[in-house]
Order: sequence, then C-alpha cells, then structure tokens
Amino acid sequence: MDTDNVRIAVLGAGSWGTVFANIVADAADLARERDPDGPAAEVVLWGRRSSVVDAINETSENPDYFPGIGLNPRLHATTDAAKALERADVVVLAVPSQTLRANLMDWRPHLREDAVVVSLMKGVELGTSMRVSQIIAEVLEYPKERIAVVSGPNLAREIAERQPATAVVACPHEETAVRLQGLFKSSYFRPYTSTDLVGVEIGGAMKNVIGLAVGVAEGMGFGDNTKASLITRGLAETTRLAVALGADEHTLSGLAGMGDLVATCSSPLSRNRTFGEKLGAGKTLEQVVAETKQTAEGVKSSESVLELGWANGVDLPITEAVVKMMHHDLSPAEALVAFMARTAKPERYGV
Ligand SMILES: NC(=O)C1=CN([C@@H]2O[C@H](COP(=O)(O)OP(=O)(O)OC[C@H]3O[C@@H](n4cnc5c(N)ncnc54)[C@H](O)[C@@H]3O)[C@@H](O)[C@H]2O)C=CC1
Ligand SMILES: O=C(CO)COP(=O)(O)O
Repeated sequence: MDTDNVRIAVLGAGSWGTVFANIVADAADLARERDPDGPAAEVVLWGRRSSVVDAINETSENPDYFPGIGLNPRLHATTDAAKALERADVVVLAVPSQTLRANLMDWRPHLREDAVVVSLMKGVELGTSMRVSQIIAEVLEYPKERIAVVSGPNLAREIAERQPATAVVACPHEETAVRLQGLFKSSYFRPYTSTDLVGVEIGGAMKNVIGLAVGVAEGMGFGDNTKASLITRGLAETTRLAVALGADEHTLSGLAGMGDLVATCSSPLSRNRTFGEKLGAGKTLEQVVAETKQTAEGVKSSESVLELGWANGVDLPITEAVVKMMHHDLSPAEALVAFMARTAKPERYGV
C-alpha cells in the first residue's frame, strides 16, 4: 500500500462507519493543510439505503444516526459497492459481525487484489467462533500483512461531535499498522499501533458482553461497587481468554481492553449497556430486542465467545451469565444468585 493519493472505501453507513469515514476525511484535510502538495486521500462511504446516501451527499449529514451534526463536505457516499471498491487501496468494514461473511462474498469480486482490509467490528462469528480478521482472511484469502483492526474507546456519537478520542490500529505487520495510523490520525482522533491483533479483537468483542452485564446491574438498581466489580472481573475474564488465544496480556490493559471496557460500561450511549439496562429493569428480552434498532454485538457474540472459552478450557463466568440471560431465559435476579454463589477464589486473572 502506498500513501500517495490513497483511495479509502468505508463499507457500512451506520453509526461507526459514518463517523469513521468522517474521521478519515478530516484526517485527509489536515494532511492537505500541512502539505498542500503532498499526497491526498479520498474517502467514499458505502451505505445500503439511498435515503441515507443521498442525505450525506446533499447535506453532509447522516439524518438517521446523527441529525444536526455536520460531516466533512468532501465525504462522498454511494449505494454501489462495486463503485466504492473500485480502485480502493484501503477497505474499511463497518457492518454487523454476523452478516460480514455474506457481505464479503458479495464484495469479493470487486476488491482490488492488493487492497488492505481494516475491520472496525467488535464481534465473534456465531457457529465458527471466528474473530473478524479470521473471517476476512478466510473469505478473501488475504495474507496477514493486509488485514488490520481498529478498536478502542470509540462511542461513535462523541467522535461525530469531534470530541478527542484514541484507538489502536492493530496488524501483525507493523508497517501496515503505521501506514494506516497516518491515514486515520486527525486533530481529534489519535490512533496508536499494535501488532497484537488477537488481543485487540478479543478486547473489543468481550467488552460488549461485559457491557451487557454492567447494564443489567444498572437496570437492577445496583451502584458503583457492583459495576466496578463487574468491570474488573470482566477484564480478568477477557485477559484470560485473550492470553489463551495467544495475545499479550498488556494489550488488555490498553485502549482496546480496559479503555473500551470503561467507556462502554460507563456510557448511556453504549447500545450494549443500554440493552442490558432495559433487561435488568424488568423488560422482556423480546421487548428489548424490538426496541433496539442498532447493532448490539454482545447479544449474539456472547454465545460465540463462550464457545471460544469452552474450546480453549477458559472459564468465563460473566459471559456465561450473560448467555443464560440473553438466550436461556435466566432472569437477572437468578443470574445474580448463581454468580455470587460461585466457589471462592484468589484474585489472579488466570483463574
Ligand atoms: N457505534 C459505535 O459507537 C461503535 C461501533 N463499533 C462496531 O462497529 C460495527 C458496526 O456497528 P455500528 O455502525 O455501530 O452499527 P449500526 O447498527 O449503527 O450500523 C450497522 C450498519 O450495517 C448495515 N447493515 C445491517 N445489516 C446489514 C447486512 N445484512 N448487510 C450489509 N449491511 C448491513 C446497516 O444498514 C448499518 O448501516 C459493530 O461491530 C460495532 O461493534 C465499533 C466502535 C464504535
Ligand atoms: O464499541 C463501542 C465503543 O467503543 C460502542 O459500544 P456499543 O456497541 O455498546 O454502543
């Protein structure tokens, strides 16, 4: 990948895809401002719905997700995936993890052979328990140097408002991560690099599951001790699984681990936390599902994460409680009793 006149396609015009495309367009403006004769990046956003795409092109706003928030006027959108992918050097994926495989099959014929693919997604595939980068590698047959992930404490709405935030760009090939960091760095978005793809992806997927549990606690009326306990033991659980899969434990105390966990578990903007909160407050699962219009990845990924734990001999008690509440009719009150009755243990994350 060359950084001269790079063309970047962002696929998925939901909350995070829209905001990330905006970050990249703002980053390109900043680069142009600093060096008017230097390379220019061009960003195109693919969305399914023509109403959203037309609004972005005509008003520089995504009215469905962020009414009233101005997007970069250079940001162009299209409903034509083939057109978005034409000549794209970097392809950024921002669709739900569970539909990605089918989406990639459709998009595969249009992708350039040497494109770099970047996942913004925080989930684990049902049925296969594959991380998103593994799905990409399998479907596109790309080498690891050309598959990266961006993750961190990135609640889309705050970044749409151009509030300062940080993230991690992870790729086992450091040079790719550094090049992407350059393309994604704006005045308000500061990406760090990492080569620990596994740690960054597991941190992102599991914080959604723990966010559901914290939301349930919130909905049940519990205070900060309960939530801090879930966050801390949730991080221990996340670290345990990530390390068993080959991650560096330090990644999990970084932005894509603790950082994202804290943001998700503290923020009313989090869809996962909000989902859990409604359940904890007494709504039925059906009611909460019907009210949730945007992707709350943890609901489905809790099952695939738990399977990943089983397959690797890793105990994931919070995840297990979430799975039982989300998929097996266990009430929050019953989950709490079972959780507190577990055998006493030392605090180390490894147990
Ligand atoms: N919203 C946020 O603050 C952040 C979200 N993420 C992750 O980004 C990913 C995408 O999430 P959001 O943009 O927030 O979700 P969203 O629900 O706001 O948007 C999802 C987008 O995917 C599209 N979509 C849905 N089903 C599809 C299908 N079958 N085929 C193609 N497109 C389809 C929707 O039309 C929508 O444009 C998730 O994995 C999420 O965990 C990561 C960081 C921040
Ligand atoms: O990933 C996110 C923040 O980093 C968004 O969290 P939710 O998907 O729970 O809204």
